[in-house]
Amino acid sequence: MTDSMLELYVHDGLSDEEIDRQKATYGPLTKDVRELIQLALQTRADADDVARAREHLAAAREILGCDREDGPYGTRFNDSGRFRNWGNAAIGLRNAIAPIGELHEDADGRVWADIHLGPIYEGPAGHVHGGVSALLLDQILGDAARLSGHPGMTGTLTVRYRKRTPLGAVHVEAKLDRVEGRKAFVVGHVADAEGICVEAEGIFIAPVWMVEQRDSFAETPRPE
Ligand SMILES: CCCCCCCCCCCC(=O)SCCNC(=O)CCNC(=O)[C@H](O)C(C)(C)COP(=O)(O)OP(=O)(O)OC[C@H]1O[C@@H](n2cnc3c(N)ncnc32)[C@H](O)[C@@H]1OP(=O)(O)O
Repeated sequence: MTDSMLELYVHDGLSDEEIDRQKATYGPLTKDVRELIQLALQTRADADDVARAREHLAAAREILGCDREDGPYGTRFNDSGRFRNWGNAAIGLRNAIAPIGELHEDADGRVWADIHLGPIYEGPAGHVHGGVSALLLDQILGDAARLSGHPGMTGTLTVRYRKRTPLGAVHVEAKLDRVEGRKAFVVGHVADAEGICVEAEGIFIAPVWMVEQRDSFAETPRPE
């Protein structure tokens, strides 16, 4: 597994200009697809209109599919240190289901994001699916570990759902608590306007192969 993961950390040598060009090309596509996902849930169009829309979607799939990659996106980086995990399920720029947009880091090491969770993230009626909250926390806590210089894989994520999380605007944040050997302990929460809804503690463990390359992992800026 170690080797297969490292194989997906690829130096692809793209210029910064090419990365910017790809962001400008594929970012808006992801946004369109995200809106489509919500429309598939919410449209009241009748059967004829749905059939007509599906013909357009089939045409789009044909255009987009004629030149494509296979398999996961992995993590790609270039000489200037920009790295992209654009397939990441929580934050990937090219992943239409990824709920996290911009990630922020404060001088004190707090990592946070303000997110809008629309109806496609529903679990209990009108409220955020518990697994989606865990997804957000896994990502933000992992980023807090990494950005504090202690990157690791999630060993344990303990999640406590204190009250229901309404769909809509949520705030997610995390901070490194302490480090013991290869283990980084991180705490964080999901909050709505009224306060904390979900709190979590994560233990992020640096596998031996990651420790050996720690400098390159820890020095990477936040993904884009
Ligand atoms: C470019 C930037 C990229 C950044 C890097 C990527 C960050 C990704 C962040 C995204 C978050 C994810 O979704 S990650 C995906 C979900 N997670 C995974 O798939 C992880 C799968 N599990 C594993 O790969 C492994 O079990 C590890 C790496 C977690 C641990 O394996 P290991 O390294 O062999 O651990 P081992 O030697 O046995 O134990 C080391 C110490 O940790 C403790 N320990 C072992 N397992 C656990 C555990 N699950 N929970 C708590 N503690 C544990 C042991 O007691 C020991 O403590 P002591 O005796 O030393 O006290």
